Amino acid sequence: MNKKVAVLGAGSWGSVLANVLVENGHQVKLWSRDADQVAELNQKHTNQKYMPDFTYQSHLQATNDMAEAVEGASLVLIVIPTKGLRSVAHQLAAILAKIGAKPVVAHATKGLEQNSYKRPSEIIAEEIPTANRQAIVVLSGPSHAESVAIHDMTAVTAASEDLPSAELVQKLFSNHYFRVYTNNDVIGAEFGAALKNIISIGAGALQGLGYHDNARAALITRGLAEIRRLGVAFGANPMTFIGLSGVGDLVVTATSKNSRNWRAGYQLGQGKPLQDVIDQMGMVIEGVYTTKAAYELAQKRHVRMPITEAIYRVLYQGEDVKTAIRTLMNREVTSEVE
Ligand SMILES: NC(=O)C1=CN([C@@H]2O[C@H](COP(=O)(O)OP(=O)(O)OC[C@H]3O[C@@H](n4cnc5c(N)ncnc54)[C@H](O)[C@@H]3O)[C@@H](O)[C@H]2O)C=CC1
Ligand SMILES: O=C(CO)COP(=O)(O)O
Repeated sequence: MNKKVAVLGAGSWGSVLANVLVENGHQVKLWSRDADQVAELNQKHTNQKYMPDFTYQSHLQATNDMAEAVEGASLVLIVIPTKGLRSVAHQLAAILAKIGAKPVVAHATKGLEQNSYKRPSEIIAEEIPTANRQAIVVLSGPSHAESVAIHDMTAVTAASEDLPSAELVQKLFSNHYFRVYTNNDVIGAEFGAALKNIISIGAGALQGLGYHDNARAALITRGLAEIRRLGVAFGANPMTFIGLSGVGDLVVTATSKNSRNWRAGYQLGQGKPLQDVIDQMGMVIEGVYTTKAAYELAQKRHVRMPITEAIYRVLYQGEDVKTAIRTLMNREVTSEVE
C-alpha cells in the first residue's frame, strides 16, 4: 500500500516521522515555512538545526508550499508546536477547501493551548470543518526523534474516535522498528502527552540538584497520579494512563537526556535562569507552556496537582527549586489511592 502523505512541520519530530514514512515506501512531502531549511533537506538531506549529524532518505522531498505538500495526500500529519498549531491548521483548512480534498488529519503535537486550554485535536477540529477532513488521529507515545532516527525499537499509539482512520495511521507507519497500536481514547492520549512534559521538567530539575533514583521514581509515580486526575476529570479513560501515551511517554521523557523538557529542568535545577534555558535550547520546550495551561485548568476544575503547582511556582513566580521541593515533601501526608 503506497500512499501520498503530507507532513507539516520539519522540526526534529516532523522530519523524522516523514523519514519513517519514506522508509516504508510512501510518497512524502514535508512542509516547512523555512525556505533555507527546505533547500538543505532537498540538497544535502540534512536538517542541521533540529537533527544535527543525521542524514535523511534521499527520496524525502521537502517543500515551502503547503498546497503542493497537501495535493493528493490521503493523510496530512501536523507536527507543529502547540503555539503554532492553530495558525497552521487554519492555513491547511483554506487549502483543503480550495482543492476540495478530505484527507485523514493526524497530529503528533504534545501540549495544551494557552488561555483556551484546548487539546491539539480540539484546535484542529475547530479550524478544519468536517467537509474537508476525515477523523482526527493523535499519534503519541514514548518516541524521541533521535531514537527513532537510529531505528531504536519504538511503540506508539494512534488514537482516534474513528477506528479506520487510526488503522490507516497504524498501517502507514508500522515497520520492524516502529510499532503502532490503536486506541479510541483521544482525550486520554492528549492529556498524557501534554502533561508528561511538566513532570519531565521536574525530573530534570531533581537530577540537576543531585537527587537520585528514588526521587525520580517518586516523581514519575506521583506525577502520573495527577496527570490521570486531570485527564479523568475531562473524560479520559483511566486505563489510557498506564499505556504508551501515559506512563510510557512519561518514563521516556523523565529519564532521558534526549528530552528537551528534561534538559530544561536539569539546567533549572543547576540554577540557570528560565529565559536563558529557553533561548539556548533552540527547539520547543512544550512543558514550560503546558505547565501554565495545566495549572490554570486544574485551578478552574478544582483538581489537585501539587507537582504541577510546584513547577508552576518555579517557572512563573520565581520560586527556588529547593523551596518548591521542600514544600512538596512537607505537605500533610495522605493516602496513595484517591
Ligand atoms: N522531538 C521529539 O522527539 C518529539 C516531539 N513531539 C512533539 O512534536 C511537536 C513538535 O516538536 P519538535 O519537532 O520537537 O519541535 P522543533 O522545535 O524541533 O521544531 C518545530 C518546527 O515547527 C515549526 N514551526 C513552529 N511554529 C510554527 C508556525 N507557527 N508555523 C509554521 N511552522 C512552525 C518550526 O519552524 C520547526 O520547523 C511538539 O508538540 C513536541 O512536543 C512529540 C514526540 C517526539
Ligand atoms: O514527547 C517526546 C518523546 O515522546 C519528546 O519529549 P521532549 O519534548 O521532552 O523532547
